[in-house]
Amino acid sequence: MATHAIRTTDLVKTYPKGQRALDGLSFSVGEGVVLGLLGPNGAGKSTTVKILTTLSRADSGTAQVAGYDVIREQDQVRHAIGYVPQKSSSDPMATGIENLVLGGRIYGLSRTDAVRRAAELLERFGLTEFGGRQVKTYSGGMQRKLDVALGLVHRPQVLFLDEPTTGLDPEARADLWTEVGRLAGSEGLTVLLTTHYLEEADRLADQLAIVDHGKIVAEGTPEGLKSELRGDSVHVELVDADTDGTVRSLLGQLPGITEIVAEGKVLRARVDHGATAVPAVLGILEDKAIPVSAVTVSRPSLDDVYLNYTGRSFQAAEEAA
Ligand SMILES: Nc1ncnc2c1ncn2[C@@H]1O[C@H](COP(=O)(O)OP(=O)(O)OP(=O)(O)O)[C@@H](O)[C@H]1O
Repeated sequence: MATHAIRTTDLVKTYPKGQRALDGLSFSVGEGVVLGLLGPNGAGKSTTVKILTTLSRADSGTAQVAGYDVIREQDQVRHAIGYVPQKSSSDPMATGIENLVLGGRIYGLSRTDAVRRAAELLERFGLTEFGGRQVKTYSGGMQRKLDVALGLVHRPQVLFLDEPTTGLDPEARADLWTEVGRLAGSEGLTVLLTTHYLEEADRLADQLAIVDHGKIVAEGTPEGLKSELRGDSVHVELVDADTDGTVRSLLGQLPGITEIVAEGKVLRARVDHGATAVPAVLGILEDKAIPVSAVTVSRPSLDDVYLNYTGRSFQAAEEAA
């Protein structure tokens, strides 16, 4: 097995209508790591996953998964990986066991081995008592767990999860996070998961690669990326949007306040010290009779990291997509 479970160099992909989905995307992941590919809708995450799982080809650049080249060694790559697409690939009319046994048989397991593996995986994901039921009767969270189990049938070295918790309720989401964390921790599996949930990236990923417009703009651990940002974040929510930029320029006059970004009624800024900045912010706005709904101070979040590297908030990027 290679030192890097996944490595991409300068991947470029332009779709037929001229949409450049990847624009020189490079990153690498070590073995046994959960890598979060975080980016707003349309950033190029799914395209990256499709290239790494051999479902699509880059126009240029190279990629290796489990030490195999995704173009020249497609078969080896396919055997080394598990892929859980955004849309479930299980048969809703079949039972959980039937789906898993079929999955095993497709990968060449004997019937006995496929049945044994199915039982193991159902147990692993707490689905044993539901194994005999049709998948259409499963809750969203159970279906998703079965999807992940299907991706693991052939004991892959690298598992790709494309937006694994989209559409799940918070409880099912947290449950799946626990499962994925356990997989990587106890079984040495490398996991690449794409997500547009900041919280998911923060909670689940050992390493993060932030994707914006088809490029990686920042890489590191969630904590490392946040701690690179000095000071605190201040969010000021106004009663009326700062349409003419008055509030923005007023805040800009205060010492120790930088990176002021206005989005509708919300202004976000970085300050050296939150405790001293808040009275100063409120004071200057009160002087000018500008009504404020709320002011909050927090340690930098991944949203601030994203803002720092791309110049816009994650939510604004999602809305623009
Ligand atoms: N088959 C396609 N044909 C044309 N354009 C495409 C195709 N697939 C993706 N795109 C475009 O390429 C860009 C990157 O898409 P991609 O699906 O990789 O992004 P993403 O980060 O995975 O977003 P999402 O979370 O919405 O899947 C987007 O602008 C998208 O509209």
